[in-house]
Amino acid sequence: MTTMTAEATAQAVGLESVTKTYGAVRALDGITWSFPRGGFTAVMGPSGSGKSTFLHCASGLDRPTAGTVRIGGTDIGRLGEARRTRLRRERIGFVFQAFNLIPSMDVEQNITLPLRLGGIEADPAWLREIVARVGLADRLRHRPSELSGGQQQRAAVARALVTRPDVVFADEPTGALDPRTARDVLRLLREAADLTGQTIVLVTHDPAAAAWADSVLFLRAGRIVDELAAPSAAAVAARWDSL
Ligand SMILES: Nc1ncnc2c1ncn2[C@@H]1O[C@H](COP(=O)(O)OP(=O)(O)OP(=O)(O)O)[C@@H](O)[C@H]1O
Repeated sequence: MTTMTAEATAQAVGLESVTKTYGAVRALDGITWSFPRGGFTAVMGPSGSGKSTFLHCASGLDRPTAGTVRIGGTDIGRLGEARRTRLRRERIGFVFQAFNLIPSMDVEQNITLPLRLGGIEADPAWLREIVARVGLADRLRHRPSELSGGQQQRAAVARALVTRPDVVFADEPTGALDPRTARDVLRLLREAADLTGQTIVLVTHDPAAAAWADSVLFLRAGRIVDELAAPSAAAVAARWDSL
């Protein structure tokens, strides 16, 4: 039996001395950070600072070269590939810039795909709630190609939430959207933290997007060099300029 410390159970995701190297490149250089449950954190940094690598390692999509990643107190480095995949599917939701919906499936099939992959029946009441939240109740039989970019991303957010994950990792989810549509998607992520206690980790280049978070981490050369709590877009932009 594993005994979890109070800190491990209060944190949704914890990184301890996480390093990732590609040959001579240190994409992550000894990162230690704890994401609290139900918190919304934005991750910013210049191109090449390690944001995507950070997201991939923190979410179990990739393995660090050294260090420990815990998701809900579980050291995922100790899990075999199959158990890691299952933990990812059950406890983590992903939203990517390119939406990544399956073109041949309709909206409902796309949204419920993570459940079907896990052999789980959709809970009709929960499905109705998230479909209503993302405003796609009248689009469930449409294919992704019949939706606007904003609608596609809202479907992707619903797909990320359908398993009631502990953590949602979003990698530039508003990068392909206009500012108004981007706000709709950011509001959904904010609601996921506020209404259902999901932990949100958002990688973004956009100070206005980062301002939806509770705090912003700044990465440079694979290290966390700053944190800004209760961010405004102006404060984020100013901090960014001083990086
Ligand atoms: N698969 C890989 N093979 C080799 N080097 C890599 C690989 N992935 C990332 N890197 C290097 O690691 C460093 C961090 O890359 P990463 O993609 O994490 O940065 P980023 O902050 O997400 O950048 P961007 O904002 O441009 O997407 C860069 O120097 C990059 O060239």
